[in-house]
Amino acid sequence: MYFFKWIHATLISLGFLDKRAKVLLLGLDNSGKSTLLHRLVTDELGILEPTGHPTSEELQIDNARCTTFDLGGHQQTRRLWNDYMQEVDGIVFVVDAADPGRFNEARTELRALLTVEELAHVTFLVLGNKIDHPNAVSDVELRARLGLKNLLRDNIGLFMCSIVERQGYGEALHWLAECL
Ligand SMILES: Nc1nc2c(ncn2[C@@H]2O[C@H](COP(=O)(O)OP(=O)(O)OP(=O)(O)O)[C@@H](O)[C@H]2O)c(=O)[nH]1
Ligand SMILES: [Mg+2]
Repeated sequence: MYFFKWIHATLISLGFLDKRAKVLLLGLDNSGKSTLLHRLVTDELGILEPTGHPTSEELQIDNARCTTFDLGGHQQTRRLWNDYMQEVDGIVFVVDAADPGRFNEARTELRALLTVEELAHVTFLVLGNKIDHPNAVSDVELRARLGLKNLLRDNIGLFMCSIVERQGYGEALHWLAECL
């Protein structure tokens, strides 16, 4: 059994087989989670309603076949996040970088996720979205405001992006796929 697992892992690492991964899209309401998923699936910029019920899509990111769950970010829907914490491989935590008034709330939610036992070894991709917006802060400021500067954890990466302008998230997702 161990031998077959080893062969399987070797074939994945050589790029002959796809990895399978479960990825959660989390973050406050209005941060851009559904816009990102819609962009990745259809390449279009949809006009989307706030997400009330979780949705799921299959995404191929490099050699990772990801089952991706878009969980709504509204306060009432956030409690559903707990139902999805089992066997997660990656978290994409989207932050509206142009809404400093909500950085504390985002920081609290991110901190809470970082203390979830099941997620201790899970890669976190934090996306500072909406850099096309004039109010968007820099990556240095966002890192500080989210309390990521002194975090003793190496499986967390912050990337800035604009889903509307198709900037930044491609590189970020390559990084995530590499880590999965
Ligand atoms: N300026 C700008 N607006 C964006 C960007 N990405 C998303 N938005 C806008 O942000 C708003 C919220 O986007 P959604 O994708 O619905 O946000 P969400 O995180 O899914 O929100 P919930 O479903 O409520 O949790 C929409 O009006 C989007 O058009 C971006 O890169 N730049
Ligand atoms: Mg949504």
